[in-house]
Order: sequence, then C-alpha cells, then structure tokens
Amino acid sequence: MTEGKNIPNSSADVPFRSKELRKQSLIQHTGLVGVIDEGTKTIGFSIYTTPDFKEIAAHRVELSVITPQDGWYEQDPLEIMASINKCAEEAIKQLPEQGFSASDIASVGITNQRETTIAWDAVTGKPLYNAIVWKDIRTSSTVDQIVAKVQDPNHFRNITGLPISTYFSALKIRWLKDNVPEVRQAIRGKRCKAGTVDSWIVWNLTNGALHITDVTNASRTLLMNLETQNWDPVLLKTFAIKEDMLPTIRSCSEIFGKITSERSPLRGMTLSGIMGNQQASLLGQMCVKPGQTKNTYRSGCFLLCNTGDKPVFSRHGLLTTVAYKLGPQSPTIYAIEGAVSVAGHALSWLQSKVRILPDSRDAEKYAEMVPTSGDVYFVPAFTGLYAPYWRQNARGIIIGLTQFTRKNHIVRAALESICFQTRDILECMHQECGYEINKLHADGKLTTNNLLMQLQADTIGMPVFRSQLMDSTAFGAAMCAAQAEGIDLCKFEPEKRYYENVHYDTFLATTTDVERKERYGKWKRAVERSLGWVIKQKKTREHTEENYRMLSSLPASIFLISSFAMLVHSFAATSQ
Ligand SMILES: Nc1ncnc2c1ncn2[C@@H]1O[C@H](COP(=O)(O)OP(=O)(O)O)[C@@H](O)[C@H]1O
Ligand SMILES: O=P(O)(O)OC[C@H](O)CO
Repeated sequence: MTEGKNIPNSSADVPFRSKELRKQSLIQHTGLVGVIDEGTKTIGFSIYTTPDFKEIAAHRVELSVITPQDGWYEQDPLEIMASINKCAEEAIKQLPEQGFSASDIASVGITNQRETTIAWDAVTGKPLYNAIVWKDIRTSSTVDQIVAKVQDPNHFRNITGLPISTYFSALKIRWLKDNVPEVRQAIRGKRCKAGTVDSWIVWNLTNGALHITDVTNASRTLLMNLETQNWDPVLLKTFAIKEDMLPTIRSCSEIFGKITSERSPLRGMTLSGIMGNQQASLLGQMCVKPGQTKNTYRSGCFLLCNTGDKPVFSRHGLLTTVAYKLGPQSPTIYAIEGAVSVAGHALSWLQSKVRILPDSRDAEKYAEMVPTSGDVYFVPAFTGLYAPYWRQNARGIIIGLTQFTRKNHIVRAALESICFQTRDILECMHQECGYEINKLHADGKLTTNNLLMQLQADTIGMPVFRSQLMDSTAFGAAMCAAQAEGIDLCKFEPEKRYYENVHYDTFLATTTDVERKERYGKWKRAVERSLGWVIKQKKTREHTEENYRMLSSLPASIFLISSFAMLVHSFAATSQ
C-alpha cells in the first residue's frame, strides 16, 4: 500500500477565510460537522462550523490509481481507509488553533466517488480485490453482448434510469464474481459483502456493524429500482447478484450509528450523512429548484439538473438519478445527469503521458499563449464517450493538425474539449427537461482556470457562475449530515444562503451565435470521427500483470457463458 502525497489545505488560500473572520464567527457556533470526501483522485477530511458552514480545518491527500491494463482502473481499499484516517487526524490537529477540539464534532458525513465497487470478506474485514473504479472498462465485451442481445442499451432505463454501461456497479460486481476466485469462495461461504465506496467506509468505521448505502449511491448501481428505491429483483436476477451481499439502502441524512473503529480518529462520533459526490455538490451549489444546474469540473465533469420530486426519463442518453433524500420521511428529489468521463484527466494526460505540460495547473498559462486553438479539436474519448453518445468504441483523437500547430494549441483544444462536452450535455438537458437553462453553476478544482471558465461561457452562450467555494461537494455533504433529525445542527432551508461569505465570479459569453454555431459544428464533426474506432474489444482474459494471476486459472469460457446466462434471464425477466 502506498500512501498518497499530502495536498496543501486549500482553505488557507481563500481570502474571505481570514483568521479574524473565523474568530468573530466562532462565538455563536453550536457544533462542528466533519466530512469525509472520498474522490477518485483526492481524499479529504474537512471540518465545518454550524450553522454558518465555514470550513475551519481540512486535510487532503492524493489517492493512487492502479492501471494494470489499458482501460483498467483500480484503487487499494486499504489505502482509502488509511488516507481517510490520516486526513481526519491532520484536520483534527488544526482545531485547537480555532478554539475547538475533536469533541466538538457532533456529526460526520461521507461523500464519495460513485459506482466504484469493492467486495470484501465480512469475517476478516479484508478486501477480496482492489476497488474497481467507475471509469474502468474491463466489462466492455459483456456490455456489448448484453446490448446486442436485448437490442437496446436502454433496456433497463425505465427501472433504473441508466443505460447498460461499464460505468455502473452491477457489471463490476458481476465481474468480481466471475473472475476472482476469492470472491466466489466468499459468496459460497455467505461471507461476501459488496458495495460502493461509501459502504466500504461505513463498514470499516463501524467495525462491520453497518452495511448500508444511501439512495444516491444506490441509484448508480444499475440494481436499484428508482420508483421503489429498493434493490430490484429482476435486476438482481439478471446480474446474478444475491441481495445479502448488498448494503441496505437508507436516506442521505439520518443518524446511521456511531463510529466505533479503534483505528479511526473519529471514534465515538455519529455518522449522519451519506451522499454520492456529484449529488452533494448539487446540494452544495444550492441547486434545489427544478431546472437549477451545476457542473463540477474535476478529472471528469458531472452536470446535474434538479428535476424536483419526479424522475425525468431521458431519450437522449442522460442519466436519471436520485439527487437527494434528506431524511427517511423526506421526499426523494431527482436529477438528470450528464457525465463527461475525461475532463481534467485530459490535462493530466498531457502532463504525465505526453509531457507537453509541466503541470495541469499550467494549462491556463500555456493555452493563453495562443489566441485560439488554431482549429485543432481534441476529443478525449480515452475509454469511449459517455453522455450523450454512450459509445464505448470511440477513442481519443486530436484532429486539425497543421505544420503550424504548437503544443499550446493542443492544450487549448483540451480545455475547449471540456467546454464542448459540457455543451453536448446542456443541449440534451434542455431537450429532455424543457427547462430554460440560462446559467450554469460551476465548481471543482479545475474552475480555478479562468480561461476554462471564459471558454465555457463562450461555448454555451450563457453566463457561468463560479462558486468561490471551490469545494461545493464537501459543503453539500456537511449540510446533509448536519441537518439530520436528532443532530439538528441546521434546518435545511433552500432559500437560505448558509454560506454568507460565498461569492460567485461571473463569466459572460463574448461570442456571437454564428461563431458558436460554427465551432460547435466542427466539434461535432470531430466527435463523429472518433466514434467506432474500436472494432473489437480486447478479451477480458488478456491480462498482463501478476495481479491478475487469478484470472489465468479461470476457464476462459466462464465469463462468456455466465454473461449469456444473464442475457437469457434478462430476456425472460423483462419480457414478463
Ligand atoms: N489548479 C488546477 N488547474 C487546472 N487543473 C487542475 C487543477 N487542479 C486539478 N486540476 C485537474 O483536475 C483533476 C483532478 O481534480 P480533483 O478534484 O483533485 O480529482 P478527482 O476528480 O479525481 O477527485 C486533475 O485531472 C487535474 O488535471
Ligand atoms: O471523484 P470524482 O470527482 O472524479 O467523481 C467521480 C464520480 O462520482 C463518478 O461518477
């Protein structure tokens, strides 16, 4: 296990968070709330005052990614827990300086990367395999087979709100079951537990007393029925997943239990919030009315539009998902979502693989050195394209190169690709929901890039409001945990601006309709050329690293046969 490197506490950089302000505002505080923010790249623990939600302490570390093969992304579940403990410990150390101590933390919330799947042994508490990360595409061939058979990638959409895709947890659990002998053995012995990362964290923090997830995370598994908000029997049978492996689905905000792990610096504290990270940032951006839309710019981009208490089902490739349910008796609020798999990740790629960028943070400086992208278009379809295309067979292209193209043009084209992909989704949202989306809330680390924000406004022709509170995700999760019944550190009032010091920077479009239309048209042509590049997916058993030795002991046909069985069942089940 490798421990990630520490990241400086960003709260220190935000001007309004002066020590004086913090001290003045300490007087009326009622309690603190801590948030575990388990992102794909970064894990953090932040501590907020209530009821005004100022971040007074935080620590973040980077999480390693294991990429044994092209398209495979894994993470070490033990590193996830060790990093959470480290972040909590370091953040708590900062409290005395603010006049607080760990005992002032009245409640803890969790927000996490969604879909990423872990299986573990309930007896030993040990993971049975690495976490399979959301963007991993090892199950592509299974998806292709299912889609070919049912003739429709949207076969389960009316139940789950999701298309059949490698993105979601069901296929990952199924892969673990079919390919990891330890998982099969644990299933036979009724010792196997599986779930998204929130479930793994809760299991560890409570010494195995709780195996739960919340409705936002569950809605990303391709196993939850959006209407009943329970595991759907048809889907469980289709993927041959036993319900006893899975966590119980709870609301996002209620007292779940106490943290009891002796390894956790949070021991003794109450766990009262769980939310998928993109839903948490929707709440953190206060997008609580139908039509309000946010985009979080991180490794990927995630656009969510609140659709109120009715799910809106997409005809154009968007996902229908649970936005939040702030208590067992509270209404379920839904959202429609478009996910971009590669956003900031394209910059990381230019930095670490192509090496034309010293650091992702230099992207703005590099791109500003040229006035345009020189008609270069970059479609970063490294693992296919998500919404609205949902094409696994797309691959990345950089097109429009001439002898005058410089690395700066490519960096600028990478930034523009983030903006174009965002526009693709916004156009869909407009068509699906009929809402007049006329502004976009932006957050996430990448939004520090002013040029990106300006290019975004110029690409969509509407204002972009960048929250100065870069971390809307943790803020949303903090509100969620703090408002739980029995914790009552705040009352969730959508009209109220909890963060009175939060300001937005506004970026207004400077382009004409004609310019936008022309450039977007070229983007669409570039996307066209990226589609269908992969003619045949690699077989899942073509593995290269020692980690996968267990695969080689498998009869080659097991996965295919079992996939076929799934299909037969799926047909039978869904045609009833
Ligand atoms: N200051 C910055 N300027 C530009 N890009 C950044 C900056 N910081 C991070 N990024 C990009 O954002 C992505 C990581 O965002 P982060 O929020 O840490 O991760 P994740 O989404 O994986 O949890 C990286 O791919 C990186 O390229
Ligand atoms: O950790 P992030 O910001 O990359 O978010 C990942 C998403 O939750 C995946 O659906």
